[in-house]
Amino acid sequence: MGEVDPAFIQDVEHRPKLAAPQAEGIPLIDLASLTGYSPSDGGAVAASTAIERLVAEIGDACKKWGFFAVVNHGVAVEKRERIEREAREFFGQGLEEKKKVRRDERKVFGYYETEHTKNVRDWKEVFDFAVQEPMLVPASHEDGEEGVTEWTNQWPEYPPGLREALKEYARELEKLAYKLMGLIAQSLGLPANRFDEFFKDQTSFVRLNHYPVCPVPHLALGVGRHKDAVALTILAQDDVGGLEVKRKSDGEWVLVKPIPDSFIINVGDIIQVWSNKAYESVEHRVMVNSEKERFSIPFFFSPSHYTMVQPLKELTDEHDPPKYRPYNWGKFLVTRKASNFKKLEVENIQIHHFRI
Ligand SMILES: O=C(O)CCC(=O)C(=O)O
Ligand SMILES: [Fe+2]
Repeated sequence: MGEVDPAFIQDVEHRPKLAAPQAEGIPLIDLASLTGYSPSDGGAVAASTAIERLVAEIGDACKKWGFFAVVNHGVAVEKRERIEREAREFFGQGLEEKKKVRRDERKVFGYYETEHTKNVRDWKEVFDFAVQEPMLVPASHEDGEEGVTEWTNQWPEYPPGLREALKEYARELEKLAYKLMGLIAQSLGLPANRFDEFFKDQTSFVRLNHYPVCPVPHLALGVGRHKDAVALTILAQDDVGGLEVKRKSDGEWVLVKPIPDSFIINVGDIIQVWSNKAYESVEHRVMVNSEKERFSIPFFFSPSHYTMVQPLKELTDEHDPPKYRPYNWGKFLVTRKASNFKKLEVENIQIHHFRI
């Protein structure tokens, strides 16, 4: 392995098995009956039995897996193909070009090639951008400091169509995100629009992931094991495969097989807290491969910075008391971003720090 930087090498117990078991995979859910569904009307359409069935399926998938795939989701395939083409063009440039829009402590969106997950370097490069611009966030992660600041996007000169393609894609994905949150709310016995208020000044962002060919796929990972801190993730992956999910039933890592024109949905930490752990955010990681590069695009649906994330009152009572203390999402986000630029001795901020 001579020239591979040791920063990429996973500890033995976290290395991937390249021939992962072809065991039972995540549920596949058909959203065809969602046409015309709008959570903002409180789920009035949800009277139909087709929607009731869908709600039950989603609830089941959230409980058992924390992950599921969806088809017939209503996002036009051309919009997705367009952004996939633009992403290839962008990452196909030389490092010097890409570094012109490199992310740093002050400009937190843009290109980045040295991300670490749990202090091991990921075999990937990324481009991040905010869905709602400017993104409002706390100016400081310190408690008691009230100031708010704005985070803005950086756009490369090339490819010239990237910006428009990404914005158009984000608008589509946002609609899907609201629908999914509506179904998830209903599956918890809540009105379909229960979560909408939290996303008024959303801090959602989209990431373009590029996993180059890797000479040591048995030692490194594209993304090390982690849970998503956000509310909900909607991921587009190409046909190469590599995403693995830790199956709740037995702790096995199982491959999420690519299905054309599907999205992978996963419950993030915030839904885990809102639902008082009825649904859990599940660990996942990405394998790389020595023959093919891989691209993926997660949309991280995240609430307004001033949201106090806590178990919903409707879902707690004296028999089922809150399992988490409230935490401020903006402060959490800013703390995370700041720690991205340091190699930490201590663990990154996590929701279990707020466990009661
Ligand atoms: O590329 C993938 O399949 C997943 C990426 C991921 O988990 C992340 O960026 O949080
Ligand atoms: Fe993730």
